[in-house]
Amino acid sequence: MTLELIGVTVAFGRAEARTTVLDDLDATFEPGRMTALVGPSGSGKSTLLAVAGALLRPTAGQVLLDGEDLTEGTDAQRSAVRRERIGYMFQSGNLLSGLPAVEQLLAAVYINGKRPRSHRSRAEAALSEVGLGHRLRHRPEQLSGGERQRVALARALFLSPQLLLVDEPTAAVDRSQAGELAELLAARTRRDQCVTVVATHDPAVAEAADRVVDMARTARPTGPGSSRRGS
Ligand SMILES: Nc1ncnc2c1ncn2[C@@H]1O[C@H](COP(=O)(O)OP(=O)(O)OP(=O)(O)O)[C@@H](O)[C@H]1O
Repeated sequence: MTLELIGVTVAFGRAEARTTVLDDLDATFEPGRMTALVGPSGSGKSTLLAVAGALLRPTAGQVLLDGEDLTEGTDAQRSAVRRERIGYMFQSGNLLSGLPAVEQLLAAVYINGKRPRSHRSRAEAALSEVGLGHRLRHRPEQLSGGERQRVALARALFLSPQLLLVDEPTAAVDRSQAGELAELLAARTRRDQCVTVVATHDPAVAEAADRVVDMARTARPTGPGSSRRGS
């Protein structure tokens, strides 16, 4: 699966309050490659993830998954694409409180309307693969920040998404955990041949990525309170 953004513009607000966050952006993301989106706060990294993940319709432009334009689908079609083809991993891990690690993965299966019984051993194997075989029944509050992030990664990958969108995966972990998590993301991207796009401020993530896109140069935000940046 290839992700292509063509002429993507995202603007918020109207008239003098209008802020253009992404301005006629073109970008292609290939399978098996991890791209790090870097750039200052407010440069549009999370906005790009939201557009790519069919969570936000752009003001203009196309978002193509293998040539199919996501922006044209109905809300129901976009939500089916989100469920079936896209994995998300967010800053805090966004785990469901009180739920054991293995159930966090199975909850994703429930949401897809499948019966979790046959998936339990696969969920346990997925957690073992991220080094959490000894933490299967631990709840989020019993796990370290790095362990929570690894549960979130295993969960995001559990349904074999073609597109993996990750926002600040290392924000809540220490340096050595950040390096390990970044390497794990890169390794799984290669193994599963998914398209991975990671918004990050962390040099360890940028280092592990196959490509780094500087949003300050790419997105050129304009509008109230921001100056035109980049070259
Ligand atoms: N719904 C919205 N309405 C108005 N402005 C918005 C909205 N969502 C985002 N913005 C603005 O768009 C800009 C880009 O935000 P975005 O979250 O994409 O930046 P970012 O690069 O991910 O920042 P950070 O590194 O702080 O997470 C910001 O100036 C933000 O205020």
